[in-house]
Amino acid sequence: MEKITNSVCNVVIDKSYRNFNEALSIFHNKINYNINDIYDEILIISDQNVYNNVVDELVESIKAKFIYEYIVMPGENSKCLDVYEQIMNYCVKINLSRKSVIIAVGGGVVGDLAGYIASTYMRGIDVIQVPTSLLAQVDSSIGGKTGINLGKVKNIIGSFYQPKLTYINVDALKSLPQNEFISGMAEVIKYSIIYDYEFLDYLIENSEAILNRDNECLYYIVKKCASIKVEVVEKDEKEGGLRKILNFGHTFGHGVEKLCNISHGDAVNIGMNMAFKLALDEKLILNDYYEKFIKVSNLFNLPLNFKSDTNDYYEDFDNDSFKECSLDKDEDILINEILNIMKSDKKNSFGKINLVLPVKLGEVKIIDNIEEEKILHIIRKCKNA
Ligand SMILES: O=C(O)C(=O)C[C@@H](O)[C@H](O)[C@H](O)COP(=O)(O)O
Ligand SMILES: [Zn+2]
Repeated sequence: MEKITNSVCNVVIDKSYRNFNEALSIFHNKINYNINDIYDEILIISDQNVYNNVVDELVESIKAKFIYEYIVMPGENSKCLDVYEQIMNYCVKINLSRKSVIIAVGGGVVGDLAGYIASTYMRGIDVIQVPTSLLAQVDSSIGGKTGINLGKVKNIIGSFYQPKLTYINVDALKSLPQNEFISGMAEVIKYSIIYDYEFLDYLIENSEAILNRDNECLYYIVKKCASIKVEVVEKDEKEGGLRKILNFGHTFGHGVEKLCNISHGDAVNIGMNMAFKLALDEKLILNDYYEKFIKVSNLFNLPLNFKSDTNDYYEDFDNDSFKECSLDKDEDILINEILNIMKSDKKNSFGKINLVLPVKLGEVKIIDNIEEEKILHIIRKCKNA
C-alpha cells in the first residue's frame, strides 16, 4: 500500500481492496478504524459493469452496517441532470445525512457524477473515490473535479470538491476490456507530454508489457500519473493557471468526443494530435517530437484522426435542410460545430480560446491568441475522409 498525499489530495495505491479501512483510517488519524463510528450510512454509486466485478469484494472489506447501492447505466449518458435528480431523490429516500458518505466505485463517469452529488447533497457530504478504470485511476478520481454534462457541453455543471480519499486497487485494471484500457492510456501519455518527458520513453520502451498489463508496469504508471496529478492540483486546485495543463488535448477533444460518439480517452488522443499539429504549424516544436507522439499513439493503438457519423450528428438538428447539404457542406457544419464546443470550454475567458500546446519536450503552455481559421484548418486536417 502506497500513500501519495499533500495538503489537498489523499491517494492510496494498493493491490487489492483488503486494506480499504486501513487506508481510510490513515486520513482520519485513527487506529483500528471502524467505518461505522465515523459514518452513519454509506451509499455506493456504481455502474452495472463494475458492479458485477468489483462491488461485492469491496463491500465485504468495508464491513459497514448500513450500506446502500445505486447502480447507473454504464456510459457518458448517465452524466446528466435526469440521473442526478434520480440519485438525489434516492439519497433523500434512504435518509442520507451529513454524517453519511458516498463511495464512487467505477470509471470517470461514475466518479464525476457521484462527486457532484456528494458536493451538492445537503451542501456537501464526504465522498470517497474508488476508481476502477485506468482513466479514473490515473486522472479523474484525483483532484476533485466533479460534474455532469448539459446537452453536448461536457462537464459544464460541476464543482471542485476534494474526495476524502482516492483508493486505487491497481489489480482492478486486470479485468478491464482492452479498448477501455487502451483509451485510458491516452491520459497516461498526456502526463508525459505535459510534465515528464522521460516517462514518454518509458511508455515507448515498455509498451508491450503495459499492454499485457504487467503488474509492475501498471503499478509504476498509476503511481507516476497520480504523483504528477497531486502535485499539480496542490499548486493550483481551482484551475486558475497551472492546472490547465491537465487539460492538454481536451479543448479539441471535447468537441470530437461529443459529436462523434467516441470514448473520452480516444477523443483526448485525437485532441492531443490536433494540439501537436497546431504547435508544429506555429513552429513551437520540431517534427521529431511530433513523430514521437505519433509513435507512442500507434504503439498503443490510439486514434489520431476522427470520423464523423453524420447520421448521429444530424439527429440533433431540427432543420431538415441540413440533411440535404453536399458532403463538403456537411463536413464544414461539423467542423464549425467542433469549434463552437471549443468556444464553450471552461478554460476560456474574454472571448479567447485557451489552447494547451506543446512547446518543449515534456512541457506545454497555455496559448490564447490562435486565430479561429487556424484552428478550423487543424480540425479539417484531422478528419478522416
Ligand atoms: O483534473 C483536471 O484538471 C483535468 O483537466 C483532467 C481531465 O483529464 C479531465 O478529463 C477533466 O474532467 C476535464 O475537465 P474539464 O474541466 O475540461 O471539464
Ligand atoms: Zn480527461
